[in-house]
Amino acid sequence: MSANQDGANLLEVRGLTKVFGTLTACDHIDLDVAKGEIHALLGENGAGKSTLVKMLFGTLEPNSGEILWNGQAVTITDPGFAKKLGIGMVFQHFSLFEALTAAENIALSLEDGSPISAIAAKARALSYSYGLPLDPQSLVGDLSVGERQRIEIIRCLLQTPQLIILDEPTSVLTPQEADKLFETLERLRSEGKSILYISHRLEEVKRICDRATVLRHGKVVGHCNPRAETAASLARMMVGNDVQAVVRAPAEGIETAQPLLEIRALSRKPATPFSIPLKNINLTVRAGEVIGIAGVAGNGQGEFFESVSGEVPQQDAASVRIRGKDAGGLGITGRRLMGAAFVPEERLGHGAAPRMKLSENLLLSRHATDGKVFVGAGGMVKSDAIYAASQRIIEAMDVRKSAPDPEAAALSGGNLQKFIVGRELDRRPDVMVVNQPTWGVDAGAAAHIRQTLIGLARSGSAVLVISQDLDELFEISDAIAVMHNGELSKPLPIAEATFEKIGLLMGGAEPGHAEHTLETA
Ligand SMILES: Nc1ncnc2c1ncn2[C@@H]1O[C@H](COP(=O)(O)OP(=O)(O)OP(=O)(O)O)[C@@H](O)[C@H]1O
Repeated sequence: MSANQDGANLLEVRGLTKVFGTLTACDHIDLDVAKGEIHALLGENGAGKSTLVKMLFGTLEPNSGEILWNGQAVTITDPGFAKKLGIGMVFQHFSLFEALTAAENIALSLEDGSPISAIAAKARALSYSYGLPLDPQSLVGDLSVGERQRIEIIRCLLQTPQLIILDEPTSVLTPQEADKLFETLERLRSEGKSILYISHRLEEVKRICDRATVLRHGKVVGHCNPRAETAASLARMMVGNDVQAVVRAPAEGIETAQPLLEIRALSRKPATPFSIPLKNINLTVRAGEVIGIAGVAGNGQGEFFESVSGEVPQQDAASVRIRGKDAGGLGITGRRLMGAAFVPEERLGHGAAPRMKLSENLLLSRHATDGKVFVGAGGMVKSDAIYAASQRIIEAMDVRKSAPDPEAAALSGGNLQKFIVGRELDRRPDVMVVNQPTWGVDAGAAAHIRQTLIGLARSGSAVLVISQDLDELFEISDAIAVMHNGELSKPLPIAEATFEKIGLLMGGAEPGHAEHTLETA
């Protein structure tokens, strides 16, 4: 079925503008979304994509401009009004209660007074009809990230929207879950619904989107048919110049290099009913190398990061060794003092305090390890040194911001990630452990972060990267291990690793079985 069958526009945006202080985040934006099309909204981190869709969903008030819905001017005052119009939004960060069932979570947002059994029946029927099967009685805490997203999507579809806004929906999905989502989106399009789709994954934009509007620095800089473009030409349109390819210089002499991070028989009982036990994990990361950890989300990667970083210390001190010394009993600061750096997956909360300025966040994370640089005699904080260091990081990582030293919450998602990664890289750590290094980061910045991680390793550090992005792992790793159900496979040297082998291990095949299945396939 073709998109935009009758050529009518469902949504027209004219001159929409949003100013934060001195920054014009959206600058006279014009946008048309036709009925029955999947329309991509592309742009670098901080280009203004989230700000624009927040105005369309009524969570931000525009300073000026006009929104037309089915040709009629509307003022979208709040999300309730947006939903009544027929605008639904699936957020990147889920807002579900873990201790409630899928149906209870849906009921909370519907507020239509229907009995829970009726809501559950409707949700089940809808989920099956759209090929996103969901058990409404399941407890959210027991579900994978992909299944949680299904609840968000079904919750949105139950309100029969005409326009569905998706903000980076696949960043948390496995390739198989993403395929399912694409089928659902194509089905919605064939029913005449419109989709506004934000993603930094340009290959998927090419695959499913009919048109794209490209933003740069808050302005519309172009429109295109993504299918007629290449990922590189789309990236060029977004960034304004070519994105450098990542180069992985050969890692020489690693076999004999010093082990800087050693994990020995690391096991952990589940801390909550929803967490995954870790089972006898062994891994060595040597000076000079990048080891990647692949895995379907929710297979223990979060628990592994907590244990390696010291967010949750172990009883067995020898289960984590940093630069040849036992570190298992230490917390995160103790391990940082031994020369390690950690970047958690969750940016706000764990990675940065949202209401604190970037320089304050820097002091918070580094006062213990860089006390002499940042804190003077008598405990006096050296504000100038902190400010200078935060500006150095901002410059090195090209963090785009609306004020010289803004609060973390005022940065776009990708720019905050760039700052957090940069803050740890700036210490030149001997051991760097990073969970989802480029989550929500645009193509140009992702290439920069990946190249910097390789550079850090080649300068003599040990780098461990946990990522759901297999392309990323293949681009930067010297060997890839797979986490499945709390167990870690032996790292496969990159020369021997293939997508198929890693994919089979991610699905739970025994390492030997994965080889066998491939040979006999
Ligand atoms: N509440 C706020 N206060 C001040 N500035 C803000 C606020 N929200 C966003 N900004 C600024 O507006 C600009 C646009 O941010 P926005 O979140 O819309 O970008 P984006 O294109 O969605 O980026 P990303 O791809 O990183 O999510 C950024 O420079 C950001 O720092």
